[in-house]
Amino acid sequence: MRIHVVDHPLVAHKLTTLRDKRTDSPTFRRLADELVTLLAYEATRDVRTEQVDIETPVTATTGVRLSHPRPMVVPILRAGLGMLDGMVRLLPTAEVGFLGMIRDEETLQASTYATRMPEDLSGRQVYVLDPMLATGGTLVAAIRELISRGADDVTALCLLAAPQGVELMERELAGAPVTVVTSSVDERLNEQGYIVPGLGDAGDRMYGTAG
Ligand SMILES: O=P(O)(O)OC[C@H]1O[C@H](OP(=O)(O)OP(=O)(O)O)[C@H](O)[C@@H]1O
Ligand SMILES: O=c1cc[nH]c(=O)[nH]1
Ligand SMILES: [Mg+2]
Repeated sequence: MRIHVVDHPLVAHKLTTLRDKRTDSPTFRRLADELVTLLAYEATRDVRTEQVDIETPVTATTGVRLSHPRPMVVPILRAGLGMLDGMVRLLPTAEVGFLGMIRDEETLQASTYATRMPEDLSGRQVYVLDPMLATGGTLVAAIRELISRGADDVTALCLLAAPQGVELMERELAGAPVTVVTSSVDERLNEQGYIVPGLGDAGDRMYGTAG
């Protein structure tokens, strides 16, 4: 597994406002959307392309276009849904699948309550969207599911990560074709499994709910 922490002043600026508890839900959603587009620029650095011949108004030349099969984007509901628009803005032809997952607040164990994506992901590049990589239980289970369906290149975009989550991914997905792109690896998890300093509950802050 590879991890790439995007070091850019615009990323740091937007992340700081996301972390601020005074930031309201509409602003949180807009900033998350903008931040994802910046992360997506780095995350798609290895997106597969093929050569194509075209004619400009001046001459014939060659360029590139995205290869087939098209990349797949999979937001993890609920909070990952707030990252979808920012991602498909850069990859408008991507196919979109969905995984609904929830972490038990007591045991911190992740479970899946909805799956809607192709059975066969053979040869597909997949971009998983989840704002928070905390214990790592959610993302490890999600990526195992994608790999079991044949995905051969998985990139997870996370707004924030905790060292424990990164370690779990490295242990459980050792040798797997997986990359994590994030704007920060924070200090630690607290006793409730929240990232510190973090930004709180991403789903609640995005959708203005509690739980
Ligand atoms: O790394 P982990 O310890 O597994 O935690 C991370 C998960 O927790 C949050 O989801 P949550 O269960 O709160 O669901 P929600 O998106 O519906 O709020 C977050 O969006 C991740 O999916
Ligand atoms: O800090 C955290 C950890 C898990 N899920 C969240 O939404 N926030
Ligand atoms: Mg939540």
